[in-house]
Amino acid sequence: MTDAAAIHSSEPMLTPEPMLAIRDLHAWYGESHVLHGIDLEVPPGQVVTLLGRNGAGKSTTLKSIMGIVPRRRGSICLQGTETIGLRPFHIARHGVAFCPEDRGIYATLDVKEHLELPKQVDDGGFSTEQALDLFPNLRERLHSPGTKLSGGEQQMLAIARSLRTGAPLLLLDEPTEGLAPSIVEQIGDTIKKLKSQGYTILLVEQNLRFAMEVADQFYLIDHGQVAAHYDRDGIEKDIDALLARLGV
Ligand SMILES: Nc1ncnc2c1ncn2[C@@H]1O[C@H](COP(=O)(O)OP(=O)(O)OP(=O)(O)O)[C@@H](O)[C@H]1O
Repeated sequence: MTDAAAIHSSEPMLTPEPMLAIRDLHAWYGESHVLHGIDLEVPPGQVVTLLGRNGAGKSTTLKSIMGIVPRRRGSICLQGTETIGLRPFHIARHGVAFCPEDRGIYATLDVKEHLELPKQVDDGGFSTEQALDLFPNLRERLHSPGTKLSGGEQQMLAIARSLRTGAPLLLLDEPTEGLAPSIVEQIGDTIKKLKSQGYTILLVEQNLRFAMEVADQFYLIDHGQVAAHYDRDGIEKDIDALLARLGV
């Protein structure tokens, strides 16, 4: 296993106050111990990606940040505030929004209603109009029930809904899963646009090519631990070893 503390780059990295800092995070589902001491940091304004095989613990890491895993231990600081003991609603108020892997879109609500649902947790949340400007496809489907949307439209709606909250940190769980290449490209362009607007994004992604397009840093998760940590140069240099570890 690689030294997780050593980033694989010759360039020294800037270390601003992290937007998110996770230390020694453990998580359990019942008796099943699935995270075994995750350590990671997400600097403000960066896109950071969690890579790893199925079942490695990537989604559980995002769910632990949101407080929706049954039992967890360790430290999760959001903008300097410890949140490990807080309930999900209070965690969200510390400026984090979550787009789950299943996208969390409801059959009984249309696009407009989904966009009107979120509570603002911070100043600067997108208005419904701004969200529709970002995703013009959704404007055409404004009165369509959520489950009548395509997979790509559902993903756009999940991201648009999270932007309504004003949270500066977005957690995106496999946003490209099952989507056509042209939609994947649109999602990638959106992530780059949000980054240019100052958003911080923690992304779980199986699509390594997509991750390398959008991310600044990469954590390889294996058996509930950080097995390696790369910046953009580091991942290029180590790509063959990484592909072998991902089993692709
Ligand atoms: N609700 C749950 N109850 C029990 N075990 C779970 C639950 N969710 C996940 N697990 C288990 O926890 C481990 C980590 O799962 P997790 O979903 O975090 O993996 P992942 O890296 O996101 O992979 P995937 O891409 O398959 O979702 C796996 O062994 C998985 O089977």
